[in-house]
Amino acid sequence: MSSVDRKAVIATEQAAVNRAYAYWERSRSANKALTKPRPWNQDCPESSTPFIPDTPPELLNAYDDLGGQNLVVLRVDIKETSRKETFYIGRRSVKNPANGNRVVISWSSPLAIRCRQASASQPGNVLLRRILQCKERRVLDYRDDIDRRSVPLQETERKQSGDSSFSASVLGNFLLEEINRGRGERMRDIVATIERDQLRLVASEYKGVLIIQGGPGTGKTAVGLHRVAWLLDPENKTSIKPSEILVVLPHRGLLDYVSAIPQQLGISDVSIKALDQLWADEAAGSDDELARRVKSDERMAQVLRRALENTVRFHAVDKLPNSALRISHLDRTLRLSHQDVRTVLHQAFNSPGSFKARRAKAIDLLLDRLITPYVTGRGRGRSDSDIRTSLRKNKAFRTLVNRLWPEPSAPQTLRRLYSSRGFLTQSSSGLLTKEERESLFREPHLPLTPEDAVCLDELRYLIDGDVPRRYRHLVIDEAQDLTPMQARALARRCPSRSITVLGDLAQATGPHLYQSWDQIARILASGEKWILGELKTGYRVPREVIDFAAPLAKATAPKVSVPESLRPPVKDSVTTSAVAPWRLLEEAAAKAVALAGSTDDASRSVALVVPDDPEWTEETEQRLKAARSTTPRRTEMVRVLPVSRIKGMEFDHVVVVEPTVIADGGPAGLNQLYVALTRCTQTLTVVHAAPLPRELSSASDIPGMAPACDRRPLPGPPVESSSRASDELCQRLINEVSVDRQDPLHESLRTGLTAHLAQAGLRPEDSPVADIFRRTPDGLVLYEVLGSGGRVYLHMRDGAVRLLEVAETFQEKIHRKFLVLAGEPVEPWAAASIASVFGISVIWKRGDGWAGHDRDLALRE
Ligand SMILES: Nc1ncnc2c1ncn2[C@@H]1O[C@H](COP(=O)(O)OP(=O)(O)OP(=O)(O)O)[C@@H](O)[C@H]1O
Repeated sequence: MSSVDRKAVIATEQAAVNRAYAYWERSRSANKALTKPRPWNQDCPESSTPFIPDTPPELLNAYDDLGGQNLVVLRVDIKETSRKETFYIGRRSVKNPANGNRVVISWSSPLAIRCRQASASQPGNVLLRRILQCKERRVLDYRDDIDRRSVPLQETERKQSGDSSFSASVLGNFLLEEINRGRGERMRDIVATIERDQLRLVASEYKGVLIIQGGPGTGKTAVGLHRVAWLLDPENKTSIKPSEILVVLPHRGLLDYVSAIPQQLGISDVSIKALDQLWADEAAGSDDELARRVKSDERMAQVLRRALENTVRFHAVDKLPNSALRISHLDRTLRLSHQDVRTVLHQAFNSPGSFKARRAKAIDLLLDRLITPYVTGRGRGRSDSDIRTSLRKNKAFRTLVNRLWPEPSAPQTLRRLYSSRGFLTQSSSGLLTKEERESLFREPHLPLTPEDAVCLDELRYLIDGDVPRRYRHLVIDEAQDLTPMQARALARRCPSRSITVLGDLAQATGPHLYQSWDQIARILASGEKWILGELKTGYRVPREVIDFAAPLAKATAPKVSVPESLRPPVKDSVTTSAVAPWRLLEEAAAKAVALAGSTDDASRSVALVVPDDPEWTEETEQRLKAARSTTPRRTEMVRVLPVSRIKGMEFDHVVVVEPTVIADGGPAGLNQLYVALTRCTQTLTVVHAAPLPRELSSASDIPGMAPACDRRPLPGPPVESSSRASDELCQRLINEVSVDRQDPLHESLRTGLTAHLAQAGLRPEDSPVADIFRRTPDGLVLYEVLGSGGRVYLHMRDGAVRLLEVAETFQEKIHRKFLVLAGEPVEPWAAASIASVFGISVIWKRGDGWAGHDRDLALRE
């Protein structure tokens, strides 16, 4: 087609888009006039009937704004019997107010979905499908991916057979442009470029639990949010209202990131919450790893049930007086025997219903037996119920009931369970191991933890069938991190079991790591059937980055496939950079700042991802501040984030600091690292001082990846040495010491400790190889000071090796050796390991003084 023809087509489409906007704007102002001044339940005069009369009121404000997105995305011509019809597909449904004809149909309506599911090889009744590339209301370009207007059908089919990839043939460059756009602060909807496999899941009519497994960047979050819009589209006749849907995201940062999408999709009044917000109010404490795992395990539900039921005191019946209860009531003496009480307790206890309902049943049955003398010879009637009412209030009766069947609250039950070893054993024998049981034991006054809050949710349900709020549909994102107890709590909120579950087993970082979806799906579906869908195309992460990270996924979740990236290869999209420990953060900050400054696009984003400890974040922030002062341009777009807060997020450039520390951070360390490495849309930079984890060590084989540099390429002057160590080793140590002494943190520690020792009269000295040493009658005491990053085990291990080498350079007896840190070791076990493996004690700065097991030996004669 000539460029003149093309221009003519664009002009025609522009006119259609202008018309659509004009009608849409009239709808908006009419709806505004209708909704704003008057509440909806008032009668509306004829003249202000909305242009879209069948739109439910809660959706009307959705017409307000498109959040910067374009209204129209596609034109479709279809052939209905002999009639040809042209319509447009867009983000909202728009009608011509004059005749009620539809001008734009919503992308989520059944007709739009059908047209988009058509392919060139199976076009159905689609004659023309024209993708419009628009910038808001301006048509920039178009592409016809189905065009049978002049070609006989059979020929079209032959020409285009085998075309099953929507992306390759349909969206082509439009999609690539879209996924290449900078990732700013907010995620955008994907209405214009949604792909067929995604759309199939968005518009799935399956009513039960639908699990959607997909690797990083395959569009799971996007699919979940678009599914909400589909469920709410009145044309899909689900009859679900926005207030009946709950979307659960893994953390609050992601809430913020997706916050623009509901507006773009025209959704309002849907609850979107971070998982922890569901139980936030009650949790102030924290658990150790084992307690966390036990409390969130499915077995805990049984432990809680037993704990609650163990409060019913069957054994107390035997301790009651001869006649279990004797009451003088009006002119009679009413009695309950032991056998009466026992039978009633068992009958009520074994009946269905909540704990409270069963207790109420026990009371009713006791009353039945108690009033038998009144009933005999007389029909039951009003007076019968009067007697029951007065007996209920009888003090002796109430005391008996409370003694046998107390009514504890959920927190009382939980605290009692945790604070009594006997009760714990009684409630968990055969369910938990001794060690697991012991991990639950604690003082009753300690604050409740996040896992306890979920246990309370379970207990409240057991006690009185209470559920905070029920929904008709749930969308759960990053569901691989749900604990079994959380899954139970969520299932209770959705009695219809209509749940969209999105996740990736390879990205699991919760306390329970699942090899398949079976357990979570079984709990959410409560025994009903569930189905699994898969997304395999990656829209975020460049191919080289996925290849680099893939061994981590293969190691932890071998059955799960990693995405096929849609992005063409980008040169140098992965760089690893090995640096000396004391240069680690400075180097990482400098790289992040350089990446931020390398683009003029203000919507680009850079993340500096650090291991999950506040000190890493603080120290990195400081380095970033220093780097910013020298390169202020655009560096405000760099964010420092601990690795636990990046789930579901994405950035254009990502710098990951010290992957080995992330990988060593507990049983889910490798998965956590996989998440960190798969956040970028453009480049990934890995900066490390410790060797890379084994799974990534073949990284340098990846074509296009910048090579790693030597760990310590430090030049230095030759020295004379009379030690047992080789000259080369001495030289190396001297070089390292001189580099260490350029680190301000190192120096402030070294001078601080020297001053302390001097004040204590211990005569500290330094040498070209040792940071500090002093002589004692028993031999030399050596101190190796570790500066920035030194609190992490891997760096401590390096420091310990160096200290052994330093000791080797002295020709004197060594009495003791100490590592000196700026603060407590990050890993709680690190000091003990260094002591047992290397025979080196660890001390660290705490406030104005020093701490550590052998602190006194380090600081006195
Ligand atoms: N069809 C599409 N067209 C354009 N962009 C898309 C498409 N599908 C997904 N994307 C984009 O790809 C990025 C990743 O999507 P999303 O965050 O939903 O993936 P995810 O599977 O949830 O990833 P993760 O598992 O890493 O959290 C988003 O920016 C999203 O807008």
